[in-house]
Amino acid sequence: MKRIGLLGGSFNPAHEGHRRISLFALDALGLDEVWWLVSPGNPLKPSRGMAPLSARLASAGRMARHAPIVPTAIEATLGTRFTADTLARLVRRFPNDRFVWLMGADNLAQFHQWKRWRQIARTLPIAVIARPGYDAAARSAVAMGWLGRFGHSPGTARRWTRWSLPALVLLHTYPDPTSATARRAADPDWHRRRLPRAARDRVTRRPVPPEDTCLPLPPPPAP
Ligand SMILES: Nc1ncnc2c1ncn2[C@@H]1O[C@H](COP(=O)(O)OP(=O)(O)OP(=O)(O)O)[C@@H](O)[C@H]1O
Ligand SMILES: O=C(O)c1ccc[n+]([C@@H]2O[C@H](COP(=O)([O-])O)[C@@H](O)[C@H]2O)c1
Repeated sequence: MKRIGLLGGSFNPAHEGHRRISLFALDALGLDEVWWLVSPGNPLKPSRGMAPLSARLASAGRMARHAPIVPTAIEATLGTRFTADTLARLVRRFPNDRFVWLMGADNLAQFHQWKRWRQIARTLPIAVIARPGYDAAARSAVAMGWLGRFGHSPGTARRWTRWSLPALVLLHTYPDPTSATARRAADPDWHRRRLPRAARDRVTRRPVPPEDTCLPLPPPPAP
């Protein structure tokens, strides 16, 4: 059984904040791996300004180097966009592994707008990681009116596989102010820049998603 953290995101582009919170979650939750689910398109975000999936996945690949972080385009492979649908498929495909959903405090603030968000919380534990500027909004989030009842203390976070669902833990680490919005403001053409040759070959000569950066999906278990 593997203990796997799932960090869904636009990764437009991937940045040090993603890496840092993933490394922190690996330790705080005792994970074997963190999978980055690079979204084909966040249902709540406009597609305008969104770099192609191949460029975002390539940026994730670079940012995840030499760490137990697996960048994936699993939602493009599965044909899902809503997290509830993705998770239902993932837990069926990987019955021997255990998953925990990771997200920054900004996502918790709007979690009640996600499709079947209570169902998500009934599918796997949720670990929210503090983010500068969003922690008050996260604590007073609409979703917390319900989810807050199922809170666990950070000191018990490594025992998440034994929690009954729903389960929520709010984790604090050294605050990281990095954001993709700031990255795009500083470098709007980041996805048009020439990549080092090896990375360019990986992302441009293959259909999206590039097979070698996309987590292979095993066949579904026999009924
Ligand atoms: N610096 C950070 N601290 C804590 N969580 C973060 C940080 N950066 C990103 N995250 C979390 O990582 C996940 C994916 O984030 P995303 O790819 O949207 O990056 P972003 O920096 O929030 O992007 P944007 O600025 O375009 O909204 C989300 O759950 C988000 O809350
Ligand atoms: O399922 C939904 O309704 C839903 C609505 C908004 C965001 N999400 C997911 O939230 C994750 C974070 O998205 P983002 O763009 O804030 O990085 C990503 O996996 C999205 O697919 C999911």
